[in-house]
Amino acid sequence: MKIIPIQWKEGRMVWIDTRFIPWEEIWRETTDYKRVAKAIKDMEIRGAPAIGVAAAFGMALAAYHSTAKDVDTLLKELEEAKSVLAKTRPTAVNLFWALDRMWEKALELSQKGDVEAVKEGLVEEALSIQREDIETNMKMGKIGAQLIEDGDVILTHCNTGALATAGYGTALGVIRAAWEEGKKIQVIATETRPVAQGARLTVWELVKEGIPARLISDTMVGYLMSKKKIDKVFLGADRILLSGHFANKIGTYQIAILAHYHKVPFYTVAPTSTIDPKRTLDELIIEERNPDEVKCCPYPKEKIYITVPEVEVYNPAFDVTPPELVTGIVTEKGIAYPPYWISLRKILGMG
Ligand SMILES: CSC[C@@H](O)[C@@H](O)C(=O)COP(=O)(O)O
Repeated sequence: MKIIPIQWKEGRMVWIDTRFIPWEEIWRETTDYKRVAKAIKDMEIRGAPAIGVAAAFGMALAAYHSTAKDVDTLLKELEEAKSVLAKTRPTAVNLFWALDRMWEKALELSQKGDVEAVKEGLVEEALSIQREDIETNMKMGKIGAQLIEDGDVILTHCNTGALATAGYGTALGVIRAAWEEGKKIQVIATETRPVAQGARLTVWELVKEGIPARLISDTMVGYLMSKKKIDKVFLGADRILLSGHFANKIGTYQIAILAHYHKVPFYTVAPTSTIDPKRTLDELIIEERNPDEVKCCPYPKEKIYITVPEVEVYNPAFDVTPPELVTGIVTEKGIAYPPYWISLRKILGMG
């Protein structure tokens, strides 16, 4: 399926609003980086690499539409845009990675004092981030597909496909690559409550692609594993620490525990831009989202409560899986195996 969920069109950012999938395919556009920030915060755009690409285009919009006459004024405006975009979602590192990369580029380009050169250079840089993400996904797809055998039944969680990236997918990219190689696989997608990225987005992508898929509720994983109906787990990551701990969509941790208990290989797939060499476990921020996500159906046009509206809820959007539960981490630079504190450093070229 060729979907490029976020696009740059002559000074506008255009994106598909994933909150409305599968009911409607609504494309939106803006020239304002603040609108991009809102789209990330409200999860019109979601998935770690997609958030990074959108943030990069947000910075490009801030530059492109600036009326600054000198580079110092332009840099001040860009610093403000970076700060607004950084306040949207705290867990996925790709957001901060992309913002830092755009900021570094702005500083480098501003040395010559040419405002137009900074503006053009930042649009180019955002387009490079988008292009590289697709290339990286395709590389991970090829590498990860080697782990998949003909006939495998693969469990995946959340949405890690074209809609979560610049256009191919991380874990779903691996599944897509195996399918494109002609392997007769089947996918089991968890619903992924509360926002139902699995039921809404992953199933939408798999059906469009013609990859055999079954949807299950999040509560069915243990039963299916106990009946030996799942051969492997492939899912994504929002932030991978050098220790091998990784944050991903809420529910990942319990799948990892079940996989470990039932001896089902458990892989996470992520570009090296998702590896955070700076943070430790204590510094990891788990986003808490609006309680209504848990209390209501994930239908954006109407608030339908599935519980008593005044009940109190917990709504952490991510959890952390420890390295001892992870069989391997697939990146575009190869597969990291335990001990991760050595293999991930090697993959990042840290010696
Ligand atoms: C390629 S996407 C990897 C992760 O970003 C994905 O698994 C996930 O947790 C997305 O969470 P979301 O809250 O939908 O942004």
